[in-house]
Amino acid sequence: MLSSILAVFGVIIAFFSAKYLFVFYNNWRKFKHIPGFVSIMGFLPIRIPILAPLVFITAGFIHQYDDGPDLIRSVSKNGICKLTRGSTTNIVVSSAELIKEVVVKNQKDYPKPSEGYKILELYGPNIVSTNDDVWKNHRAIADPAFAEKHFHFLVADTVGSSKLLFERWNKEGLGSGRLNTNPDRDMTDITLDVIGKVNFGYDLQVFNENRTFDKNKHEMSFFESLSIAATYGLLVRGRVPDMIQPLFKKTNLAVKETKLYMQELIDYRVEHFNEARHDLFSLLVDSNMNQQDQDQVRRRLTDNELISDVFIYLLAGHETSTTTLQWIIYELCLNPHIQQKACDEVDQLLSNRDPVFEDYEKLEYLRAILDETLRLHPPVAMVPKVARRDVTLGDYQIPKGTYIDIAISTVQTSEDYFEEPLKWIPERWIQGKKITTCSYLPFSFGLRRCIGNVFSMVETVTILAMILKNYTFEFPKNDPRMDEIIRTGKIDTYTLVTKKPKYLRADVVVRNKK
Ligand code: HEM
Repeated sequence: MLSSILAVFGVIIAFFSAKYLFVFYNNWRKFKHIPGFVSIMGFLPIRIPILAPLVFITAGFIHQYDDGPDLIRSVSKNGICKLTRGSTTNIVVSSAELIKEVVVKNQKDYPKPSEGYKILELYGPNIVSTNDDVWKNHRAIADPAFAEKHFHFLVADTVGSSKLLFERWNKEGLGSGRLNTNPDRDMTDITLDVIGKVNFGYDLQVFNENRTFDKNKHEMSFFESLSIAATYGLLVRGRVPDMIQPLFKKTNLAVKETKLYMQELIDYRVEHFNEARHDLFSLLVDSNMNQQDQDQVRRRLTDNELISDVFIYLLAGHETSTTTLQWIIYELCLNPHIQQKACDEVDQLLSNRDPVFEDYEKLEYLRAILDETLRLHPPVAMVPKVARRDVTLGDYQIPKGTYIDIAISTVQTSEDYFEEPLKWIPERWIQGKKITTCSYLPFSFGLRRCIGNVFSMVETVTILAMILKNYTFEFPKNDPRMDEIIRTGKIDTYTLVTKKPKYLRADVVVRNKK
């Protein structure tokens, strides 16, 4: 009896193994003319140390490895290589010329692979997850909300949130000396505070531990519900089978509550249409109300679509800016002479006043620090596309349906476009220096470029100016983990959404201005 069960089991395993090998063989055969990596296993979520780089994992991961760009360059020919794993092959594009072809010149042939973005549809299809006419409608309604004329308010809110951070530091004992801080916590909180005010026109009370809310209407604060919805909410709704989802009671409640809060904001805006408000959500509702339904494609967005878009602005805008600020702090600690130059620029321009929007253009050195950080530590290391039809890329024929990785971190650290590409040198961005189109694209390029590009740069430069006006950052003394980082000049990283420093601590030191 046992032997029959084992035999049946053996036949089943043999059948599926043969099927898998057949699928793998077909996949390999289609792309065998392209140089790159081949791995029979395509499903392991981790990297195997000794076998790497022979055994590759899911394609996205290679772009996040510290040595990923070098590995890609080592096998690429004229800016192209492949990652064949199991049943799929990704084509990795890493030369500025070919990237331009995909994201600008022939962008219609390379839409986003929508199924990969399903996880971001917690509240339904949105500006990030859709393609073609549906996306165009979302974008047309969003564009006016991101117009530069609204950024005065962004700067004012960012100044306010910076002051709340300084209050926290003082409460924690900064006084007129120094304080050991965790930039991950602080930068996450300040950008969340900003996005709450700028996105929703709502004070999320990030820096207030006793958050209040209307208990007649809600079961948790907006801050709590958003924090859960934007993390566990996405995972549970996007990855857990429908049948099991009801078990995640608190997560489900948070998803529901977040939507309720957002619906209230829409209702309020529609009722008070004439009230001057400048948060993204209100601007989006205004832009939507001004949109005339012309046909099936150009029409007003539904409340659900608006909610889904604004939730995406929160996700896309918050995590990326937080990560960028952490890398800036790390680089400033490593390069005190650059930090000093940045402080000098801030002192000269601002003296004792707070920054306003017009200062953004004038803070050239701070912008150079930001540009250089986005080059060496791009929060989005790779942008995925898919070939809509059979295409020719460089010297190669690529079949319809193939995934194309735009290797941002690789092109941005290539000697073909940047001198000493692995060094952090803000000076390379100072006026007059030119870069090749698509050799630098932290916000992507073409029609699908980031809509929050200027928004995030204005926000980051303002936070930086506010901090450096008052404080500098230094590596802490007597922290063995940081000592090792200072000694080697290398910091471990980890990636959940963006690639962040794994363990970063910095002392905030009150500036002693003469
Ligand atoms: C340092 C900060 C940021 C970086 C590096 C960044 C990077 C990017 C990149 C690379 C894309 C293209 C993604 C793709 O095609 O899959 C993108 C798209 C997008 N980003 Fe950002 N982003 C940042 C900040 C922001 C902010 C502050 C917002 C909103 C407040 C935002 C909203 C969006 C949206 C809505 C899209 C989709 C645009 C479309 O497809 O039409 N991002 N971003």
